[in-house]
Amino acid sequence: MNLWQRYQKHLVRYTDLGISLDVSRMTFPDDFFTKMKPLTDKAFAEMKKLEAGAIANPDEKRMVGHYWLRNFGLAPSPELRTGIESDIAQSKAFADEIHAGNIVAERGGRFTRLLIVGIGGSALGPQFITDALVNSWDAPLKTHFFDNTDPDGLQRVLADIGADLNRTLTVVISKSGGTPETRNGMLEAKAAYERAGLDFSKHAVAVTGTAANGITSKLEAYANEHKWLKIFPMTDWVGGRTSVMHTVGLVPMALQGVDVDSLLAGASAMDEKTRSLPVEQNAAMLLALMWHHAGGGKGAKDMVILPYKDRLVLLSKYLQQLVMESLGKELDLDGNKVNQGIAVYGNKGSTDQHAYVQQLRDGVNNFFATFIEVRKSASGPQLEVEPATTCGDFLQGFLRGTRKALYENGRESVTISVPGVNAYVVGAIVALFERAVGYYATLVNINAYHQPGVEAGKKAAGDFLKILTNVRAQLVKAGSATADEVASAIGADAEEVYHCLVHLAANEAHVAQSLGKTPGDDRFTLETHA
Ligand SMILES: O=P(O)(O)OC[C@H]1O[C@H](O)[C@H](O)[C@@H](O)[C@@H]1O
Repeated sequence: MNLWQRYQKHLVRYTDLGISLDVSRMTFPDDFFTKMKPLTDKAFAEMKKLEAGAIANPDEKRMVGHYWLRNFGLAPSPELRTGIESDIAQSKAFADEIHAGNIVAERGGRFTRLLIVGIGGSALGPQFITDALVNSWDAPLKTHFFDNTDPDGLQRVLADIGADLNRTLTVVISKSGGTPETRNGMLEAKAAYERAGLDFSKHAVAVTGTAANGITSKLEAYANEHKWLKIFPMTDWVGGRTSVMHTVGLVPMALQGVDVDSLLAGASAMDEKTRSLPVEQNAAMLLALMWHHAGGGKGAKDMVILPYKDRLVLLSKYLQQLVMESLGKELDLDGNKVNQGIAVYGNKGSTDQHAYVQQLRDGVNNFFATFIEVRKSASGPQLEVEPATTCGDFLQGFLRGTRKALYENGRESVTISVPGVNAYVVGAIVALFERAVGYYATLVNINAYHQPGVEAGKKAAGDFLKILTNVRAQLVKAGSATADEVASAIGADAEEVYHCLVHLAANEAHVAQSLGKTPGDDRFTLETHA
């Protein structure tokens, strides 16, 4: 079979959605689908149970309901259906009130800016949507993000907002309501409002797990106590990385004037296709199978996401969390140590052709590419940069050229084609990858819906902060010391103590570090010590 025939054989075309998936440049054998049939049957069956409300996240004993968010009729109880409907209606109604100037900033005047505080699943979705769908020049609110506890990063954002802080609505998003970075961002925002003589509560909205939904959230308690403008609920059956169509994404989208209904419709339409169509016509199952084929079901190859469209540059970051937090697991569902996962990275074409595509073409063959092709180059007339050739023609040429050049050198790729970048298409793309992740998890027998590994880093960070407090106290007591001296005085690991001392010297004006031959010889002195 020549490539043209292979292309036509393996192309999935959803003509009503305008979206297609081409897996012809993946070199899977002819009997691959037959061999995988027991597993794909199982994946369909597990997905059916999940969508019907089974406890699909076994160790956290939770249902997994993100598919219901765009088709609430599927939710397994009338209460859940009403809740989803009400979240959508309330997000839109609140945005309408803000846009109409019925809810105004403390000193009067319509809100003109939006500061979103969140991290991980509580930031990546809104960030991706904002970059893909919102044009700052015509959005009702200009959007900013606090997505870290980096004080320099926070200051840059605050400087950008500047004197407009008095017209800025801050939305703090955290499902657990206890994520330190988000708490810190909230406190920094609050302090900034106070420095400007403003009452933070009159500019603040929370999106968080609620007691009514069985989640104990410090953020909910705080927002209630301080009478914030509004609290939008999150449920326990939507995971952070699949929450972009929950209140996490709905509230920012509605505030930014994104067509929420269209985005949900796009996701629902993709769900319909990928829920019921047989393997050969099922884009989500095909993607999962291609991931399995590429990495031998062990994640041996990385997924390189290459959207040829600036607006989709954050897709790889968004998918990085969706795929890696879902699939990167130590144990399988039977408790065997499997260390699963697929590494995801990417940026955008054709920009990357001037950066890492050199390695993709010629270097270590440890990846497969996922091209995202946007058929309509731009709205409006385009300049001819060469006779009868536009920038858009160049972009398309680079995409097709790279796909070909990679294939000719034995590097596999899939290509997802969409008509343009709009809310409907973005909803469909998110839904496609969400279901592919769900199917793949069954193919490799893991729980895609928990994230036990994230806790280890959080705990170690907490330990560091405790040691830092002890180190500071010991230095005050001693006046001058080496890492070993402080470590033996407080009973801590010398290297950890050393990093604490270096941090203090870099950040606290009265702590000086004098360099010795080795870090162990460095001496730290409290300059104000008598
Ligand atoms: O929404 P939050 O509870 O603040 O959680 C924010 C993020 O942090 C955690 O560490 C999880 O690994 C993510 O899945 C989650 O999206």
